Amino acid sequence: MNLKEMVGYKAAEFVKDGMTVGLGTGSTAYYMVEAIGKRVKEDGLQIVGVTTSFKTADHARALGIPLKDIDEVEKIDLTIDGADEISSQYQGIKGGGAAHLFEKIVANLSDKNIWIVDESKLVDELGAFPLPIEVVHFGSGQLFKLFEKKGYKPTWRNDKEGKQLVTDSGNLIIDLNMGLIEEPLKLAKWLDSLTGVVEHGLFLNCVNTVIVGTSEGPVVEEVNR
Ligand SMILES: O=C(CO)[C@H](O)[C@H](O)COP(=O)(O)O
Repeated sequence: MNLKEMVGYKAAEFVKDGMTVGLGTGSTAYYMVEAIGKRVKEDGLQIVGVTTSFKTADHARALGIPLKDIDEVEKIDLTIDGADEISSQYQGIKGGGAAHLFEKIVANLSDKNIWIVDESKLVDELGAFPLPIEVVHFGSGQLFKLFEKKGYKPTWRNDKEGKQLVTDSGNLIIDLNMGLIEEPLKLAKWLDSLTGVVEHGLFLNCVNTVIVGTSEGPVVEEVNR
């Protein structure tokens, strides 16, 4: 069992009958969806899933996990998702899979958020991983120039075929290669203020539990908030 599979299956144990569960996106979340699908099929687990991308929705549907649209639920009990970086202060960067807009909407509606990562994702401070910024098409070149002027070394995100990536919402992604992010809250506030930025990948004061995959097994870390 690889580390992603290990934490995906461990996280699925936190899901209980009757829950509305946010289903994250990415290669680690994939295993969590698979594990929940098995529990639905083999143990009759009764849950409703709310997905964070078209890809996860396709996967969950194929496994027979009952799904609801986000606007059909009152709240989400628990969301399980991956992350690209988690700092020692439990702040995160997400969006490596270009799904951070839906992921943040689902996370914000959730009573509890669990992140599942292998230990390579743990860092002292955020910034080695490029920070994804989802932007609308119109004027996105102007935002790109602004980020350049700021010294944030922006790059356009491409898909696997080398074409400009278009998100599930029809937007574009600019990745900021800015290095160490000393003040994530300040940066998030500035990014939130930019017209044309739909959402950024800084997930601050969001996670409640981190499950880390290590060679010794999964380590569950509870975050005091
Ligand atoms: O934020 C995400 C998608 O937008 C993912 O959760 C994040 O990129 C981690 O993915 P992986 O588990 O494949 O490393």
